[in-house]
Amino acid sequence: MVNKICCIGAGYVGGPTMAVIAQKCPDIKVTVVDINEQRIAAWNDEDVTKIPVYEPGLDAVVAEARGRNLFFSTEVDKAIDEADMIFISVNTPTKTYGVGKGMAADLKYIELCARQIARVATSDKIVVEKSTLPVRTASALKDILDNTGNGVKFDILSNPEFLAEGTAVEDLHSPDRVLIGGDESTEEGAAALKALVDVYAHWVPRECILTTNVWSSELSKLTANAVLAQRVSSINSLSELCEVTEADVNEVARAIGMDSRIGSKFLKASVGFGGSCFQKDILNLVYIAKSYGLNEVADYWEQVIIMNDHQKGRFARNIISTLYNTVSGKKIAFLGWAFKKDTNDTRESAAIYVADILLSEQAKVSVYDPKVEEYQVYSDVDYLGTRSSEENTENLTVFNDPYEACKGAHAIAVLTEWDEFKSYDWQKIYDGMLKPAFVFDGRRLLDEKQLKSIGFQYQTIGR
Ligand SMILES: NC(=O)c1ccc[n+]([C@@H]2O[C@H](COP(=O)([O-])OP(=O)(O)OC[C@H]3O[C@@H](n4cnc5c(N)ncnc54)[C@H](O)[C@@H]3O)[C@@H](O)[C@H]2O)c1
Ligand SMILES: O=c1ccn([C@@H]2O[C@H](COP(=O)(O)OP(=O)(O)O[C@H]3O[C@H](CO)[C@@H](O)[C@H](O)[C@H]3O)[C@@H](O)[C@H]2O)c(=O)[nH]1
Repeated sequence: MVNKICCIGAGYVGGPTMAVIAQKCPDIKVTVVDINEQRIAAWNDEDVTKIPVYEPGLDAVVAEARGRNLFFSTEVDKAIDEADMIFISVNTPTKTYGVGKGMAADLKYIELCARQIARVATSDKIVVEKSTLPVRTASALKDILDNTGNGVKFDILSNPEFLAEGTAVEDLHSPDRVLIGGDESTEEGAAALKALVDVYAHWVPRECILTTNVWSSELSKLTANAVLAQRVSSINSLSELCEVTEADVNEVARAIGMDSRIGSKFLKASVGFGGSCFQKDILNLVYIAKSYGLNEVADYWEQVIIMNDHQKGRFARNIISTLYNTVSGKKIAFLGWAFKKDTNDTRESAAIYVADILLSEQAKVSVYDPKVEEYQVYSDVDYLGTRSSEENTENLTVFNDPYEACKGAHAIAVLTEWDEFKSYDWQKIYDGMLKPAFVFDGRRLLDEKQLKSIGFQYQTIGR
């Protein structure tokens, strides 16, 4: 039986996942550790609305469990040594250097964790891969743990996380399935697997807890993201065809989604998918396929990314061509910067790339997002390295008020599907804009009829 859990990494996955485990398993002490002191301090903020991850309902879960059996700490060694089960939930970004640059997952943070666990552990541990990892990473982990350890035994499990940001608490409370990969052929392996099944069985029905071998589990995570993203790229590719044929992509999506073999989810045409996972995980899948010499497999999945880049680019280029082929000096207001609604996460958000193209055309971009902080917007654009930080600061302005962001603008671009955008006073926004006043709706969010009757020139994706 597991009494103490340690989770290394207090990010978008480690934080919410462990908060829910602690909430549902009051008999287990859960300590989430991170080397980022600021992040841990924010998780410990007395004002629970200041926790570093914005997720609907998460503040209440943290408030319930924190200080009871949920703890956030920077004392990594202590938490590792105390625990019977250690989740590794650190970031695994795309490599930005060396072999596999721009494709492979950077596993340096994972390896550092493994070495730290090996160095510190004085009793047997179950080590759980919670991060998304290339298939066969468990064998590398085992090598490191077994060869540099203090003679203690390590059992490795794969337990990929399927939560989506914006609905993390809901997804964790009622997951479609929990996937656990382990080695049932040995007694210890089977016991480790059972120990983790028992943790989830506190609240997840047993039939939703799926066990497989480690490699299937690792590969299923990359596959799930690849298939989900493929659906978005598929519908986005058709949105372009709809625009030239008078078909409507929403109608097409509805018509095909009612076929129970296809299903209706993940068929919403958009300005392109973002988020920290889809692109990174598909690139990783492509890299793995290539490393086994499976070039056709690699090319097949790479096309999902190529299509997504095309979708972001053509949205930006359409703004430029519609605004009489020049946006130089023109104010373009962005509603939304996060990669989807109900999150403050901006990683790989389509907004960043659209802004970058417009800034290169000397537009003045103004941004309003209900949950994203000003420094984050600047840091996202600076990170691309297209131009100096000074130039970005000069031409990009972040507003706390949507009406101010839109005042004096030539055009508005909707980049995130935040609900509040729908209920704005669009007449007031129109009155404050230059005419003709354009709206480019990258999410098919707004009421076209209403906007057109006010006088807006309205364009959206896939119609
Ligand atoms: N974000 C999601 O929705 C999501 C969903 C499912 C799976 N995943 C996967 O989960 C993993 C984590 O993603 P995330 O979004 O939570 O990342 P994140 O960047 O939000 O959090 C990772 C945290 O790990 C910490 N960290 C890194 N190295 C450390 C070390 N050696 N010791 C202690 N702390 C360390 C970092 O400081 C950071 O706070 C990734 O592999 C990702 O692919 C993410
Ligand atoms: O029909 C759709 C569905 C999604 N998106 C976009 O796709 C991106 C990803 O959305 P979503 O999958 O809902 O959010 P993530 O938090 O990135 O979650 C994905 O990535 C996680 C990290 O691996 C997985 O755990 C989740 O299961 C998987 O859905 C966002 O930009 C969405 O706007 C669309 O454009 N159209």
